[in-house]
Amino acid sequence: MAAVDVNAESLGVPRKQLMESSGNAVARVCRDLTDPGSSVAIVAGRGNNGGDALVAARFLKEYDVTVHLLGRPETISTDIARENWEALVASEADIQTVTDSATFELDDPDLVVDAMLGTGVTGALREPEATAARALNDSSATVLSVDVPSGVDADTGEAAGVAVEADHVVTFHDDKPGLGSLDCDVTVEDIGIPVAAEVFTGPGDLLSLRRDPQSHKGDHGDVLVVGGGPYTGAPALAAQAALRAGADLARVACPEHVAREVQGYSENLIVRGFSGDHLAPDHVPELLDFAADRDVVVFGPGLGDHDESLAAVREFLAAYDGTAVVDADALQVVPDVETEATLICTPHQGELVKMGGETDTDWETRRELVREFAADLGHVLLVKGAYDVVSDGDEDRVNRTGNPGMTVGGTGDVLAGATGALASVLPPLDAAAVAAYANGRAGDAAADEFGGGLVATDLLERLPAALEGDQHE
Ligand SMILES: NC(=O)C1=CN([C@@H]2O[C@H](COP(=O)(O)OP(=O)(O)OC[C@H]3O[C@@H](n4cnc5c(N)ncnc54)[C@H](O)[C@@H]3O)[C@@H](O)[C@H]2O)[C@H](O)CC1
Ligand SMILES: [K+]
Repeated sequence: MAAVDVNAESLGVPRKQLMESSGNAVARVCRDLTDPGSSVAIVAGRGNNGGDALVAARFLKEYDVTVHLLGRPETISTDIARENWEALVASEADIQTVTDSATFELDDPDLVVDAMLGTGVTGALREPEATAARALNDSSATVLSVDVPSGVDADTGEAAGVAVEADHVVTFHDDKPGLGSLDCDVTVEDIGIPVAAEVFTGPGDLLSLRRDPQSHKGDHGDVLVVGGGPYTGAPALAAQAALRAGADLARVACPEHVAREVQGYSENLIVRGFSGDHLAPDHVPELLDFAADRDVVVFGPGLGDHDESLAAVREFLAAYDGTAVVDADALQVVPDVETEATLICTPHQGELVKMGGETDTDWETRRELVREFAADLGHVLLVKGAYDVVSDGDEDRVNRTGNPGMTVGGTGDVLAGATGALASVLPPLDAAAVAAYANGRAGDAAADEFGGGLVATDLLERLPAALEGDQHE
């Protein structure tokens, strides 16, 4: 929900506007539950859950409304809730602030709106909320809870201590999993979050990447890129992209002549060369050994399509049960390989067709086709295009960052490497979606500077900023 909120904001629908819709929805449900002229007590906490009810108070003109704010107004925790509080104060609404639980009293209302705490909270209710919850439960009024009964965990439906026993709950946008187990009526109200905030990747998707300050080296990924042969730049780009996308270590396994080149491109990479000028089945046992201690393997950058190389990829995947990103020529082995591995395949549309998938010029049709093909394959697909489509066969996301300048060679290698790094810290679908989003953002930043003359290494430098949420919020 937090991610969807940030995405909605980036689409031009800020949280305050959603709060206005939520408050309006709360007022609508109040009207369904009581006749005009009835007395309504609004019990508001100091977060956005309270803010929703403060908006509702403004809508309920034909009722006798009293607002009880739990806590001091100075401690209202969000700007948008405070602005709605100040609007009530300025309008001389009937308000009471409850700084001491002993002073909390309901004047026998017909309806109580419980907006103490919503989804922002875990743990047992503190004071004065706990006392207020008991008073609500003891009153004969109908109790309408906003979003979730205060004190109840919206995900589990469980309470860590005293909780409001609601007669009705009005929740927003989507049902909350915990509400199903409660003995009350639940209304789900649309608050105008654009569908696009869920379909398209946006800055909200980056929230999943917030790092734990206590983390250690290796926690953010040890990525192995297997590739090189006819091409030497591709594996180096992928491995450097893994580092720029946050991996702690990036290694490259490639033919000896490529290894020298790769090491020359960057001293940040750990490079292991193997005999011969291309990957072959003989190398597989050593590769499996090398891959065993890594978080993710990225297969394909610069590999070429030598029969022996493709046979080696097939043998490797048949014996591997970790997570692998599969790109470029390595993709063609995926449809007929039996593997326990979790694969994230990153074809462009030509490669998708070569794998047996279908494509379409319309992105919405493509979204369906990609989802069906991912389900058939049993792997995650990230199909590159003006609109990238990511699916695990069940859920899907669409990414529209990026620009035509990115058709230059090497940007796909950057994406594959970034996906590898992110797959060591996120579930596969999220890793692919965030990688596509950030790679496109990096490409857009590069295009701002270099226009159609951008090159793949420009993306590397811009990946870290593209993965920072704050610049877009
Ligand atoms: N898109 C959306 O999600 C929308 C949600 N809306 C509403 O916002 C709330 C969630 O608001 P948030 O500010 O994140 O949190 P809460 O209001 O639930 O709580 C914060 C509040 O509670 C205090 N607190 C924390 N723990 C405790 C405790 N154990 N006991 C007492 N008090 C506690 C904390 O200090 C803060 O003051 C969601 O439920 C919706 O109702 C929207 O407005 C629309 C969009
Ligand atoms: K509530």
